[in-house]
Amino acid sequence: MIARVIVDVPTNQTNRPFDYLIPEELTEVVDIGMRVIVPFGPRKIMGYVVDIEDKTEVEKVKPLEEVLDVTPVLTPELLQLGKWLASQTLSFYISCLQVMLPQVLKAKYKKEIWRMEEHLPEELEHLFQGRDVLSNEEWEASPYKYHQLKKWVDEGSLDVRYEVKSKETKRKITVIEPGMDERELEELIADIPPQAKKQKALLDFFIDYPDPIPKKDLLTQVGTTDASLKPLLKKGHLHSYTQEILRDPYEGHTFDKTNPPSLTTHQKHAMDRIVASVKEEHPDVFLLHGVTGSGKTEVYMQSIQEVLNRGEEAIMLVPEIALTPQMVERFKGRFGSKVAVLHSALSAGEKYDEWRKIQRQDVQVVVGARSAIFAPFKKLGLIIIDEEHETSYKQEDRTRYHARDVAIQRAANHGCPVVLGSATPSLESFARAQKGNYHLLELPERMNEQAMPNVELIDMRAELHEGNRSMFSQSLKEKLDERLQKGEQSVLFLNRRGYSTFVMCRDCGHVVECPYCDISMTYHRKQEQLKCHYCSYEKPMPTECPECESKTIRYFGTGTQKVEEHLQQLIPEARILRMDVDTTRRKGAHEKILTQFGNHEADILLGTQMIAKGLDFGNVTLVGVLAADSLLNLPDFRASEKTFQLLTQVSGRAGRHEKEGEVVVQTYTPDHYSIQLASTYDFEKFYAEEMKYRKMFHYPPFYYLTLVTVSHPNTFQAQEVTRKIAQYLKKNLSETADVLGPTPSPLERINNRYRYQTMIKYKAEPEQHKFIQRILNYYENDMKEQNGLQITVDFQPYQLM
Ligand SMILES: Nc1ncnc2c1ncn2[C@@H]1O[C@H](COP(=O)(O)OP(=O)(O)OP(=O)(O)O)[C@@H](O)[C@H]1O
Ligand SMILES: [Zn+2]
Ligand SMILES: [Zn+2]
Repeated sequence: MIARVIVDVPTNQTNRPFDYLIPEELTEVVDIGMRVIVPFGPRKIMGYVVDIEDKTEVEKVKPLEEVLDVTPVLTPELLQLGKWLASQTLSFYISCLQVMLPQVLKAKYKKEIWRMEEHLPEELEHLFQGRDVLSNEEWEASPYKYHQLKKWVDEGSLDVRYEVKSKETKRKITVIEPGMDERELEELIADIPPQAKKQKALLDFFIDYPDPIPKKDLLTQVGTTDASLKPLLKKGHLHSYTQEILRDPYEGHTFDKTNPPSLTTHQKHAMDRIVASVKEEHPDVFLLHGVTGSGKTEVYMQSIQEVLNRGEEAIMLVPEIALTPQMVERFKGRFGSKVAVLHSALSAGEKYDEWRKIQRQDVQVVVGARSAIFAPFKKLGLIIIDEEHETSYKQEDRTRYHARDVAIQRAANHGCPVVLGSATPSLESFARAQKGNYHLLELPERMNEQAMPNVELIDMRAELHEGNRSMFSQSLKEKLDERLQKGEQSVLFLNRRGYSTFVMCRDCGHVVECPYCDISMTYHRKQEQLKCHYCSYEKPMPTECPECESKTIRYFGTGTQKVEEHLQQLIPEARILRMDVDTTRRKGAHEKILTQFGNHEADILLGTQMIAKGLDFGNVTLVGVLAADSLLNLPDFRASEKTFQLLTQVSGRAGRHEKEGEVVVQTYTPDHYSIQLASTYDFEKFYAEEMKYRKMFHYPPFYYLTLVTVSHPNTFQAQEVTRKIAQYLKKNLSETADVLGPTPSPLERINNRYRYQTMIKYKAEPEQHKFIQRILNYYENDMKEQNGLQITVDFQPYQLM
């Protein structure tokens, strides 16, 4: 038999299956989707079996060395999906297979021989010397051969495992069970000599509790040691075996069981539509548009319940930062042990264990961040993507996939619906819903029947003119004081992205924009120049405002730490908690800050986008946005959309329970439509307005984008290669495609590498992938060196830096 293997060598020449002979003794073992070790040139490397065939064209086919898995780690569907992903993203097939698996399975493996029985045959006991695990090296040094190992494995004495760090990936325990039934046990106890009290007690124990019990627990409960257990095991009165236990990251937490509430009319309507598609096994895509607090999560959960009732499985994606303990609690509370949770705060071992629960079909629901879309379920009945507009669903390195696209592809494979949910859908998704490609479902009302909190817009230009040079407006300060007196809490939001990149007049709020691209120009400190990174238009940094001639024009931005200092000076008695990348670096810090705030150990929570999502505290009655403009003026055509989404999300944090909430938004551009319309929660009007600009400037959803970024330690090299690429694309793509560039990337230098880019805007370019593949092939040799050329291609860029 021949195994076709994708080897772990990500290059163009190796981007195809290689044939290996399956040795006689492994024919029963090797299966499609397993990892194997194969000889490759002088090395031995890892690979995935993607096919098994009877014969090969290859003349001198080498045998594969080893099989790493007992059960396949990739299903046939996932292997197929990997192929699709490779063609979509122009990645290597191996990279696409790797991206679907937990880290532990990709890292360097280590072979180990595990003891599976308390008592091994004499010759093995001699080798193990009481230990539980032998390294492969020790085994190899022993006199035993492969077929003997196999015999012991078959008999259940030993197991062969492949581990990264054995301590971390798996835990095992010894379990004891009685070797006979109750009656026989009683007879035996009668025969035991009276001085063997402890042995008697051990046997006694199983009369009351005949179930298997961990050895450790048994010994403590009976109050004895191994010494009295051993003779009983030896005589076969009791049996011992080894059991793998999966770590539960939520061990020790208890989750109160919740019951589904009866749904409102709107919720019921949405759910009925979803469930109908589940039953018809139809891969419909639904866009569930519901304001914050409208009960979307409840619709997800009850729909999932229907899927489980049918014996099928469900994936629910949430953005990493929304995967809060509160969220996990809701799902665990409803579905108990049927849920696995996958997110980046887990250790590699914990992630692997959660993944194993899915693989072993111990769970039917997975709640997780982006990569959970690859959960190895076999009977998917529903995929849900909450907060579907979040850009974190796009992977930004290596295999640049969007979880939404993968979800739709998997749904087609399984014949199941996809639900995209959001209070502020992405323009792409809403446009598709308008065209009827997606089915629109709406939840227009908040559950608590409260109106959305009132939003006050503060014009920071006016504050300046009145002599207030601080970053806190008079009104915001008063409202913060008021909350302090009433014992209520406030949340202050500061966007730190876009720090110091755009240039704005403090007097009139004018921001310097590219005349051709409708995005703000980026300040490059070194040359004192302003550049548009879409089209490379540039001009010198102005010394006075082109609008009002004020000299207060400068680049913009402040960090959270600075803001905290100012705030403390302004309101010395306030207890402030700061939440940003710096204060949440340690594991558990995020949760700790939220718990402190929830316990009212602070009056003000100051933070970055991290605090925009998922917060649900009844005592928060004021939300302040310090600088709405910092997001609005990112050099990104989605800046208005992001601003609208963020302001809506942030506002949704106030007044979620009985107490009424209030929102203050400080801005230098209070008249901007995204700020205006966010303050009245008018998504549809915002959509209509934003679509006009997208159409006018040829952006998605009217046009598609492709971003090709070139980097090189030498700036001329980077520029020159980008120029050639742009030229080649201009020549080969159709007339209707705009090829923009070469242009310096907004982050012009990272790690001493210079970065240039070419942007393609197009309607339909069926041959685009082919041309770009040719470019990549052409430069392949130059890209081999660590320190040489790098070219990355992003077919649906969200990060334009
Ligand atoms: N049918 C219902 N009956 C009673 N309470 C409900 C119902 N549906 C939802 N709720 C409750 O209303 C609150 C808001 O619902 P939920 O969190 O599902 O809304 P959401 O749209 O997901 O919110 P957000 O987008 O702001 O996170 C929750 O406390 C939830 O338990
Ligand atoms: Zn001005
Ligand atoms: Zn431009």
